[in-house]
Amino acid sequence: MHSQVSSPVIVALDYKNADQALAMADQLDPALCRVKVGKELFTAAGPALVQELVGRGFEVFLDLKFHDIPNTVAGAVRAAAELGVWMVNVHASGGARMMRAAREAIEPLGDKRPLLIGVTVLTSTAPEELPEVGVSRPLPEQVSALAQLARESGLDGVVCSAREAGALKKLCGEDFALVTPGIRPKGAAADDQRRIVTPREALAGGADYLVVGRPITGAESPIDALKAILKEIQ
Ligand SMILES: O=c1ccn([C@@H]2O[C@H](COP(=O)(O)O)[C@@H](O)[C@H]2O)c(=O)[nH]1
Repeated sequence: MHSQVSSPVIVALDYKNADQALAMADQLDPALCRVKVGKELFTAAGPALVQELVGRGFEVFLDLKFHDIPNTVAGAVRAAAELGVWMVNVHASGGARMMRAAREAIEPLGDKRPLLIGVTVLTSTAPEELPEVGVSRPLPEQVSALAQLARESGLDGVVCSAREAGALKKLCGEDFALVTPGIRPKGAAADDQRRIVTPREALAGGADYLVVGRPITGAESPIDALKAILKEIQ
């Protein structure tokens, strides 16, 4: 999908309902950021809210991290594309067959299709937590392996921490999009994130998109917090 927005910032609208999400969107500016709809908001407010945001001029990242059998994920990604979203994602750990099915499902849309992104290792995961889910190799190796699998399966990029961005750019190439949550301006609370990076360091390290939630949505003036981040990365 051709994009109209030059800003790398994607604001995470993690809200309980459509009213709260739209109240926040109204304080933002579609020329200065994109917005992300995740599992909490989509479960509460559904496709109508996504279409409302698209109608208000926002490019929407539908962050539902699909992870299921190939046929189910293909159908879910197709349904997301029909909502007019700019980006949608699946878990890369769902495997090559699943990711290829997702890509094939949106291929008929040509350049109107959304970007299809694979989640590697969540930014809330600390390196020492990987063994508890059965992963014994070091975290950077796990991220690289999943990113490479995503690229070979036809995906447009991955979600990763900006800490891994430099290595992934070398491994997967400049055109492979790196979408990085866990962004925290200097001094901001990490919250439940474990692999955080400042906006400036993230872009310098090779990140293409910065996903920012609470540091913007929890600020006294969200638009000022967004503008401060944009100033930092100018
Ligand atoms: O690895 C991941 C994948 C997705 N997220 C999502 O990004 C935002 C981050 O919000 P903050 O308030 O800035 O922490 C949130 O919606 C997550 O679901 C992620 O953090 N890490």
